[in-house]
Amino acid sequence: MHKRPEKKHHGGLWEFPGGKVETGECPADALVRELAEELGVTIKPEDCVANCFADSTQTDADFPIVILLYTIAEWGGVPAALEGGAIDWFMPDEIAKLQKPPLDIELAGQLF
Ligand SMILES: Nc1nc2c([nH]c(=O)n2[C@@H]2O[C@H](COP(=O)(O)OP(=O)(O)OP(=O)(O)O)[C@@H](O)[C@H]2O)c(=O)[nH]1
Repeated sequence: MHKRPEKKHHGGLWEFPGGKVETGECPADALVRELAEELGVTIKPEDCVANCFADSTQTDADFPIVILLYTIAEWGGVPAALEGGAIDWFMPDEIAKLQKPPLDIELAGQLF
């Protein structure tokens, strides 16, 4: 999980690592790019397996947003918090107790 930098929107909350899809990208390519930028890990798009999604009609998000959650079993490199904040590994019961933004609460509930 990635702890968002304190001064950002949702600062200090723990989210599933990732980021926004850019124009012309498919979601798995965006995830590969974001995890390289944010965590410094190398991933193949075909190793990103779609798991579940959450959208802002289920929560009180500030603007319309949909988050697609992928599971990834194989990667290269050691994850590090390259863009600030922190990262750490947690067991499912620990993720349930972390302070998270609304859509990540929704995703964690579906994932485990
Ligand atoms: N993970 C997550 N992000 C949310 C939720 N609701 C919501 O408005 N957001 C916002 O959606 C945006 C996600 O973009 P991002 O993952 O690329 O985060 P970021 O702040 O690094 O983006 P940036 O490139 O604008 O600096 C953030 O501004 C985040 O606060 C939510 O429930 N979960």
